[in-house]
This record gives sequence, C-alpha cells and structure tokens, in this order.
Amino acid sequence: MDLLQQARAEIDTVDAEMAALFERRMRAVADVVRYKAETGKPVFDAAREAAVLDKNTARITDEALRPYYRAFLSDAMSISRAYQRARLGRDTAAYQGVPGAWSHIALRRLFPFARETACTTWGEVFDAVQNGDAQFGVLPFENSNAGDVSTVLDLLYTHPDIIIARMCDLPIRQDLLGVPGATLETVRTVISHPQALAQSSVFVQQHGFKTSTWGNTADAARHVAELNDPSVAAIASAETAGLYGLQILSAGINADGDNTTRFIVIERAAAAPAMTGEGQRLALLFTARHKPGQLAAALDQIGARGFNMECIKSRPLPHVPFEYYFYVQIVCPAGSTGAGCQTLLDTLTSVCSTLRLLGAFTLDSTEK
Ligand SMILES: O=C(O)C(=O)C[C@]1(C(=O)O)C=C[C@@H](O)C=C1
Repeated sequence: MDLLQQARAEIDTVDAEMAALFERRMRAVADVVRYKAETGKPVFDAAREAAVLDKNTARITDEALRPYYRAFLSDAMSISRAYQRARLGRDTAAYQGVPGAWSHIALRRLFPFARETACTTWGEVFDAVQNGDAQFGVLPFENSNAGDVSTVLDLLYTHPDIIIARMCDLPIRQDLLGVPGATLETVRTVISHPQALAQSSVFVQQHGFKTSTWGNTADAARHVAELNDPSVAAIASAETAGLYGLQILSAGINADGDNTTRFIVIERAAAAPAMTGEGQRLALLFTARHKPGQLAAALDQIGARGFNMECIKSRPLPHVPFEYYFYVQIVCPAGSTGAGCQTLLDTLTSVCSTLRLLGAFTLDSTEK
C-alpha cells in the first residue's frame, strides 16, 4: 500500500466513526427540536454556540489545527440549525426578485436547505417576515461601488420588531451566457441590466457586440434561454446559467473585479439580539438630541470602550422633516464579552435620545 492508499484507509475508518457520531449528535438535536417546538424558543443561540466553539477548540492539542476545527464545528452547528428549521417548519426565506437574481444567489448560499419565497418589492420581504410567512428575509444592504440601499435601511427603521440576524458579503461576478452551441463568434447582441452592461462595457466593446437593456440580469438570462438563438447572449451570474440551462461563454467579464454587495438577513425578533462580544458586530440605530456635541459624545463612548466603528450612515427620520437618525456598525474588540457590550449600550442610552440594538451578528462569508 502506498502512502495515499494508507492515508485513505485511515480516513475511511475515521469517516465511519464520524458518521455514527454525526447520527448520535443529530439524535440529540432532534430532542432539542422537540423542546424548541414546545417552548417556541429560537433555533439560533449565539451564546451557546460561542461556548461550544470555545470549549471544544480548547480540546484540540495541535494548535495549528484549532482554527480548522473551529470552522468544522461551526459548520456542524449550521447544519444542525438547518435541520432544526426544516423539522420545525421554520425554514422559509424570502427575497426580492426572480430566481437567479443576486438576492436569490445570496439566499441559496446562506440557506442552502431553505424553502424559498420570491417577493416583488423589498417592502414585501419585510411584510413576509413581519407576519410570519417567512422566518428570514435576504436583502441587499450596501454595494461597494453603488453605495447604500437606503430604502432597506429605512424599512429597518420603520419595523421595530425586525432585527438583522446575519450579514454577508457576496462578490459580484458577471459572466457572458449563451445557449448550448453558442460561442463568442456566434454572438452578435448582448442583453442585461444597464449596470451589468456598464460594468462589462470594455469586454463588450472589444468584441463589437450590440447591446440591449433588460429589467434585471436573471430575466435577461431567462429570455436568452427562451429565444434559443446563438447570436443573443446575456450578462448574468454563473448560478443563473445553471438555472436556465445556459452555458458560460466567458467568465468574469466585469471590469470592476472587486464589486461586492453586502446582504443582510432579517428576522422577526422574539427577544433582543444576543450579544456575546468578541467576533461579533453590533448594529445600532439611534437619534441624538439637538445639542452641541451630542453625536460626538455617542461616538466617543464607542471609541473609548475599544469598539471599532466600521460605518456610520445618516438618514432623514420618516415623517419628521429635517430630523435624522443614525445607523452605526461597530466591531466588538478582542476579549470583549456580552456584559461589556451591555455596558456600552447602557451608556449610549443615556447619551442618545433613542437607541435600538438592531443586530448582534458575525459577518458571514458566502464563498463556497
Ligand atoms: O443547544 C441548542 O440550543 C441547539 O439548538 C443545538 C446547537 C448545536 O447544534 O450545538 C444548534 C443551534 C444553536 O445555535 C446552538 C447549538
């Protein structure tokens, strides 16, 4: 037996043991499901997950392996959550757009096992979550080039029962998609959303393609599939190609390679978001009194306690002319705890006119 065969034999033995342990863990999770069905408790428990990760990572003797084990266990709990949600019937996630839209792609990466529901507007996504038709809503929050999605921020402000449960960054990569048999040589016309056409304009000009604008990238892909004409191609995502049976004629044709959209997952809050400190981000919504230095006083408290402010956004208060609210996102410092976060919030409460903890979450990756 050579080294590879030996190693694989060992991996097979370990996998067999882990399969049995996986089933055993999931049987315990099934009991958790019964408990949560009876009590209505939320599936996600940030404090418990942080404790499980810390306790078990400390058991790994090889220090170099610790971050990998942490990720492994984190995945195991993510699978456990997906299983619990499916068993509890709490696994519906809403998004705005059509299948293949960027929000839909973000949803699939975040909730690969969810039941999906498509909405026409961002407001409808909020309604679906608010009235319990969906447990989660996936919405764009900011784009690295185009900036804030202010309407979504305002919807957060006007829905006090809704929290940000998760946040993730999705790199936007545009591909040229054609029907099977199409090649770069057969294509004459390219259709897509104006923004995708603009992002890919260098490539389009180089090839001398004519362009035609479309409502959104996913619909453009669907149209190309329906036309079944090798002279017409769409600019959309690789995922969209899979959905509509198209093939990728050229990958990554957008010139702005670092274009990234930040998505949020919203949830109806049963309780205030659980703060655990280190590794988390806190999202705060507040208003400040009209007195000199009030905003600075709030920001000073954040800095003085070692929290790093990642961003601040200011928006007009709905229905109150020329008054503003602030959205602030802060990173909890290393070594900080839930109690430390609470102390900061208590201090801010005395400095701000109104203060709402909109979310306490980790920044997820959507990379596969
Ligand atoms: O302990 C719980 O409450 C669980 O639901 C189990 C579990 C896990 O798989 O370990 C899963 C989800 C929670 O976020 C925390 C832990």
